[in-house]
Amino acid sequence: MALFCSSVIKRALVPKLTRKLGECHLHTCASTCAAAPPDNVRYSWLSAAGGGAVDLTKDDASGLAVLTLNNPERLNAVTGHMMLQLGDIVNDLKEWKNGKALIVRGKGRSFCPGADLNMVYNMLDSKQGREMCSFMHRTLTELHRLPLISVAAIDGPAIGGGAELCTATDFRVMTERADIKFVQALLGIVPGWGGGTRLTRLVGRTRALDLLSSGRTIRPEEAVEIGLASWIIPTGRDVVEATTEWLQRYTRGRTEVVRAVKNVVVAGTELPVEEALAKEAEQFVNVWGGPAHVEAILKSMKHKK
Ligand SMILES: CCCC(=O)SCCNC(=O)CCNC(=O)[C@H](O)C(C)(C)COP(=O)(O)OP(=O)(O)OC[C@H]1O[C@@H](n2cnc3c(N)ncnc32)[C@H](O)[C@@H]1OP(=O)(O)O
Repeated sequence: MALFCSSVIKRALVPKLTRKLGECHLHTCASTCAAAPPDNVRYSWLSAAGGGAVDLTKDDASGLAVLTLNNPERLNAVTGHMMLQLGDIVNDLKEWKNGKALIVRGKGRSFCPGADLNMVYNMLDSKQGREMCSFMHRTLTELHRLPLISVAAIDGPAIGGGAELCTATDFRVMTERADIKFVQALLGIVPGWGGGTRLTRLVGRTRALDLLSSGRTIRPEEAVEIGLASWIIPTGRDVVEATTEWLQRYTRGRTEVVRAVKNVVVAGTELPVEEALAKEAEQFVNVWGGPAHVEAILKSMKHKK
């Protein structure tokens, strides 16, 4: 694997690493990282790590939004500035009542090779590590919970934090040139953006341990086989167009029904059973007798093959 480390970065990194070796910050980090920060915390120091952008287009008519990681010179590595933008975009999508679906993609030949290493090597301080981890935890957890059917369209490498990001959507579709690698352990860390937890739930304990401990490459065929990805995009297709078409099997219904289904699944996976059942009942009542329900009854819809 081209585990990347340019000479510039090595020069910046070595003195910092040497300084860090005598210090143990693992315990404070491990005991506090899991706690999400309060909603209003934005960690303004992240904005100093500039470059790149996260773009969002929303189409009210179709209910489809496309989120693009736009930092192609660094293969869409996520800078601090992009983390803050991603947080704002997730907040915006939470309020988008016409939304049904979200495609997350990277610009150009890559999905995302994780955090911007130029930034990472300048923030080996445990406080900053904890804050970055908390911010991304919260943002990706909220992305995962959005009442939209979300899919990561992976066309190139999804590495480190990029692999974690792609577990924050409901589905993953991949082109033949895509791969996913959880390289964190090879870098002396573990997933910190919630991707370890999500991966374990997606593929099970043994497979997650294999993938997270080895940092090995997951090719599209294997990703489909283990249930990590749902579809391989045929070569030559436009990725967003093909993914939009693929998504239609889930989004052709009315907005309120698509969103209610997602809410039921989020509750079913994240809440204790009694609360999940109550949430399901609430969603049922919301759509019962609604336009989609009445229309289906009037059509005497049958469900033969
Ligand atoms: C805190 C959360 C945990 C993390 O996410 S830590 C980050 C983990 N990610 C990595 O270690 C991935 C490092 N990158 C690589 O292994 C390779 O670049 C990769 C993705 C396999 C692609 O290899 P190639 O196709 O050969 O392309 P390349 O290496 O020449 O890269 C093209 C330009 O992109 C840059 N780049 C790639 N990954 C980056 C990153 N994470 N942060 C900052 N810059 C990054 C790379 O430096 C190069 O830029 P330049 O042309 O040298 O100016």
